Amino acid sequence: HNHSKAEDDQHYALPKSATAQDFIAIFKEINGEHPGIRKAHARGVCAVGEFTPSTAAKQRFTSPLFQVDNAPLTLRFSMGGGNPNADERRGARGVGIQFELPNNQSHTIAGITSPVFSGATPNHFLGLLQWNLKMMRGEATREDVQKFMAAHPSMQPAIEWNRGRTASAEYTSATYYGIHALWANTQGDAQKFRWQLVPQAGEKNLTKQQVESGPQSFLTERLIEQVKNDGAVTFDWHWTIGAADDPTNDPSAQWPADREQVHVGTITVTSAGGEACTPINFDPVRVARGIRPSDDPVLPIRSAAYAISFGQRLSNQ
Ligand code: HEM
Repeated sequence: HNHSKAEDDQHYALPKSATAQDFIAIFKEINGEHPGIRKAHARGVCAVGEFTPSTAAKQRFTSPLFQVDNAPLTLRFSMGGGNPNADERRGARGVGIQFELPNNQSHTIAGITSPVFSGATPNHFLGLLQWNLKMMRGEATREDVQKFMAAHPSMQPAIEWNRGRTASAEYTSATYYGIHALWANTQGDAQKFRWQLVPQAGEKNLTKQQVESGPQSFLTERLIEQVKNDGAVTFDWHWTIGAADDPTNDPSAQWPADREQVHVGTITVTSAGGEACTPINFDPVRVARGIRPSDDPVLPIRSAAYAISFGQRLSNQ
């Protein structure tokens, strides 16, 4: 029967709170128990590489991240979601990178192949996961999930961005986005920025036919083959500098397209496979000196959830 708008608003309301524990619990309910494996981005591959900062970044930002000629990198490319056997023909891809800096410092980033998060707050994402779980259990329909998203405007940009877009053909043919705003120190005032990692060889997405009838697993094989054949794969790292009025607390909305871009360096993947990334927690709040997180409400929840997942997988839970 037809519900009134008020009844619908109530029915599709956001959860009132969202803790890191809530996320770990619901990832396990959706994906099942996989001891020793990441509770999100379960499927992936380690890689190693090198960062070369640009002169522009060295001159503009004071962080030790840029005051080196080169920095060794440990990376992990991954599939979004907590399914270790995820079908690679669909879905977001992710990358985690740890930069090794002098004096035992490091810098960590983790981004995905979408410029926007599916909602302004952790509560939006938890609500989405809750409706998906209900649908999996036969307690809700796909229409309920869509109505939940429609009831929350900040979930629209991510839906829009994904519309008609197929997943990337390779881990190295996608642009990755840090999504959140962070702050970087300069000689003057700190500046807000959001980053993108752009493949030098260009973006390449799967054809509709590959999505329908191609292999389900190809990303890891392809990456290993690529670095073996080509020797290396390089990305350009760009930072978009926010203007005074651009919000730092909303990961669901991009800043206007005309904002200044700084090419801060290149990130080169030199080998793939192995276990170098296994002992790393790609927590995006663990940043080098001279850089600091913003007031984005998703960042602290991420940090806490990654710590729980990290502790559990290292102790085979
Ligand atoms: C409330 C929001 C989020 C929660 C609760 C969450 C939770 C998690 C958890 C539990 C892990 C596994 C960590 C580990 O075991 O080491 C993970 C991995 C990851 N997440 Fe998130 N995440 C959130 C948002 C995001 C966003 C916004 C991005 C992209 C900007 C992102 C990108 C990644 C990537 C790339 C990985 C894989 C890191 C690796 O390879 O070890 N996540 N996430």
